[in-house]
Amino acid sequence: MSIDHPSFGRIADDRVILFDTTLRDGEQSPGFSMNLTEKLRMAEALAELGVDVIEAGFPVASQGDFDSVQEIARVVRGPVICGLARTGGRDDIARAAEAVRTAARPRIHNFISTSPLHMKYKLRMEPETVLELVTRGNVAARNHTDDVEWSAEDGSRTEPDFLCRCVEAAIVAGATTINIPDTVGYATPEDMAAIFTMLRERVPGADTVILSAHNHNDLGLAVANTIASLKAGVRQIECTINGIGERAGNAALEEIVMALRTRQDALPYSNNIKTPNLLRVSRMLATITGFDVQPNKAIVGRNAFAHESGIHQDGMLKNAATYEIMTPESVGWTKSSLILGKHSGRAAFRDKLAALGYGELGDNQLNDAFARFKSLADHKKTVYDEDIVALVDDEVRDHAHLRFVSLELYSGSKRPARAELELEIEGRRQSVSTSGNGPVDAAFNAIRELFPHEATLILYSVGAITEGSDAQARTTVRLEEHGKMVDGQGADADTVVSATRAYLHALNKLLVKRARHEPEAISA
Ligand SMILES: CC(=O)SCCNC(=O)CCNC(=O)[C@H](O)C(C)(C)COP(=O)(O)OP(=O)(O)OC[C@H]1O[C@@H](n2cnc3c(N)ncnc32)[C@H](O)[C@@H]1OP(=O)(O)O
Ligand SMILES: CC(C)C(=O)C(=O)O
Ligand SMILES: [Mg+2]
Repeated sequence: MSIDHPSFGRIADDRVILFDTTLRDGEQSPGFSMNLTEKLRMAEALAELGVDVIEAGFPVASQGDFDSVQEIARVVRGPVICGLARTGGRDDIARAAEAVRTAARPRIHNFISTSPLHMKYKLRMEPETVLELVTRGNVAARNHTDDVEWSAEDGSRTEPDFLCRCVEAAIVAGATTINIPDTVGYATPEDMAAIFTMLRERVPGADTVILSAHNHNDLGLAVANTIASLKAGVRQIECTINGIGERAGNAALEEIVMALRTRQDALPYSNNIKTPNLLRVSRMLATITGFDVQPNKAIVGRNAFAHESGIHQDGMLKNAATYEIMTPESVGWTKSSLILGKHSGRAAFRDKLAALGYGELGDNQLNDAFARFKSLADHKKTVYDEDIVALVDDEVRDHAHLRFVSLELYSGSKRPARAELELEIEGRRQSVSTSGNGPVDAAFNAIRELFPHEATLILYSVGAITEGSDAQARTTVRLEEHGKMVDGQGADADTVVSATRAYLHALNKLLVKRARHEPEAISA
C-alpha cells in the first residue's frame, strides 16, 4: 500500500518521513530556549541534513516563537515547515497558519489529549467535547493548508475504542498525518506496536494517511518504541537531535537513523538523511544550547568511537569491524580513536609510538617504556600524547651509561630528607642512602655519591606537562663541567623522580661529551 500525501506525493512503501521537532519539543527542555537567529541556524542545518519536516515552534506560545517560525518558513527551503497548535486553543490554529503561510510546503500540527487522566484533570472536558474539538480543529486547520497533522496527546494511555473514534474523526475532518505520542514515555515497544496495528485494523481510512510515532524517553525506551512502531506500519517518526525534549527527552534522530542504516537487514526502510552531517548538527545544537551530550551518547558522544581496552584496541588495529558496527566517517567523525590508559596493551602503545614518530624503538626499549606507561596510567586519569613523548624520551636516554632504577624518599618537616637511590652504572646495579636539605637535594647527593663528578648544578626547574594534580612533572637540570654546559630533562608523576631523571640525563650527556674528547674517560 502506498499513500498519496499533499506534501510528499506518492510515498513508497519503505519510505520513512523524518519529522524533526528539535525546535519545538526539543526546545521545551528546561534551559534550552533558542532565539530567532539560533533557530534559523539550526533549521538551515536540519534542512541540509535532509529531514523531511521541521517543526519550527509553537507560534501561539510567544511573539518570539511566532517570529522564529515565520522566518524559518520564509527562508528555509527543502523540508515541510510545521507549526504546533492546540486543537481547542482559541487562537492557536490561526497563529500557526499565519506563521507557516510563506513556506513552500506548510503544515499545521494540532493536538489534544485523549487519555481519561488528561481529559478529566487537565482539560476538564468530557470525551465527547474532545471528540467534537478534534473535528473542529482539523477542519479549521484544513482551511489553511492541505498538510494537516493531528496528535492524540497521551495517546499511549488512551482507552482503545476512544482512540479509534478520535483518529477516525480526525481523518474525516481532513488530517493527513495521525500521530500517536507516548507523551510520558510509559509505553513498551509491544504496546506501541499493538496500538498502531489496532488503528490500521479498526479505523476506516487509516490506510490513506501517514501514521506517526512520537516517543518520549522517560524509561529510556524512546528509540525502541519508535522502531517497534515502524515495524507496525508507522511511516513518520518524530525525533530530535541529541534526543533533547521534555523531561528525559524525545527519541534521538541520530540513533534512529543509524539503527535503520546499520540494520537494513532487519529494518528495510529508506530516508534522505545525509548521515555524515550528524555530528556537525549535534555539535551545533550543543553549542547553541550550551548543553554537551554525555560522552557515552550513541553516535555523537565523544566516546562513541573511542576504545581504551587493550583487547579491543588490538582487534581494532587488526580489523575495525571487530569492535565497530558503523564507520566513524559515516556519521561525521574523522576516525576512531584508541585512547591510551591503564587498560591498554602493547599493540595500541606501539601504534601510538609509531604515530608519534617513535616507530624505530627496539623490543627492549618498547617493553621498558610500556612498563612505565602502565605505571603512569595507574596514577593518571588521562595519559596525553605529551606524557608518552616525555616518557619515551626518558626511556631512550636511560639506555645510557647511568640508568635510573629506583628511588625511595623519606621527607617531612621533622628531620632531614633521605633518599635511597639505585642506579645501573655501566650495567652494574649500585645503591646508596643519603640525606639532604630537602628530597631533591638528598636525591642529587645520592647521585654524586654513587657517581662522583665535578659538574656543578647551574639550574633546576620544574613544570607540569599536562593539567591536574596527577599531571607528570617535567624537570630541567643544567650542569656545567670545565666550561661545558648541558641540559637534561626528566618526566614523572613524582617530582623528585623527575628531577633525578633530569640530573642523570644531563650527566649522561656530559659523559658523551667527555667520551668524544677523551675516549678512555667514561667512568667517574
Ligand atoms: C505534550 C506537549 O508537548 S504539548 C505542548 C507543550 N508546550 C507548551 O506548553 C509550550 C508553549 N505553551 C505556552 O506558551 C502556554 O502554555 C500557552 C500560550 C499555550 C497557553 O498559556 P495559558 O493560556 O497561560 O495557559 P496555561 O499554559 O496556564 O494552561 C494551558 C491551558 O491550555 C489548555 N489546553 C491544553 N491543551 C489543550 C488543547 N489541546 N486544546 C485546548 N486547550 C488545551 C489547558 O487545559 C489549560 O487551560 P486552562 O487555562 O483553561 O486551564
Ligand atoms: C504535542 C505532542 C505531539 C507532544 O509533544 C507529545 O504528546 O509528547
Ligand atoms: Mg512530545
